[in-house]
Amino acid sequence: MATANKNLSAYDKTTIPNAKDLRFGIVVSEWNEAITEGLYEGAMEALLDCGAKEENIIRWNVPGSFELPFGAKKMIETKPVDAVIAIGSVIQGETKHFDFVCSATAQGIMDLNVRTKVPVIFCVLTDNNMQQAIDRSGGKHGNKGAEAAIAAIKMASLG
Ligand SMILES: Nc1c(NC[C@H](O)[C@H](O)[C@H](O)CO)[nH]c(=O)[nH]c1=O
Ligand SMILES: CC(=O)[C@@H](O)COP(=O)(O)O
Repeated sequence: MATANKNLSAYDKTTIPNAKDLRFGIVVSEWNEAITEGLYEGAMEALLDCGAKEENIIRWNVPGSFELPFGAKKMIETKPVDAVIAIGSVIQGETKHFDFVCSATAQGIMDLNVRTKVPVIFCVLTDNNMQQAIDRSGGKHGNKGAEAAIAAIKMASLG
């Protein structure tokens, strides 16, 4: 199902564990800052709405999405977090650089999920243009940050 057919901010709280005892890390890419800040706000709003405490949420910034895997790894190694949300916005430019950044970031985050005991949520928009990014970070398709927050709560509560 394409995002166009699903609002990214929609969730049913009755199906989500209470996050009051969970600790979250959020690593935020500084590239396309207007978009990543919107994703961060969406994630925070959903985490708090589902019971998370602000004092249990740690935020770090990294330069770009390519650095998200390292930032998430370092956070897992040094901070007592139950889940990490990796936030980025990659927008197609004139060259193939977009392809390399997207695939490396996705693979790096997947590797962390396989190799560590802490779930890392892929909250990285990979858009053809700025309007698509706007639409998915609080615009007409909702906010992928909210979607990522719900995924983080569910994954941290597994088992
Ligand atoms: N063009 C975008 C980038 N590029 C930067 C890389 O992520 C990386 O920081 C750099 O190559 C140094 O290692 N990053 C994004 O997050 N979004 C983009 O659109
Ligand atoms: C995703 C990118 O790295 C891209 O925005 C950079 O732009 P360009 O491909 O025009 O160098």
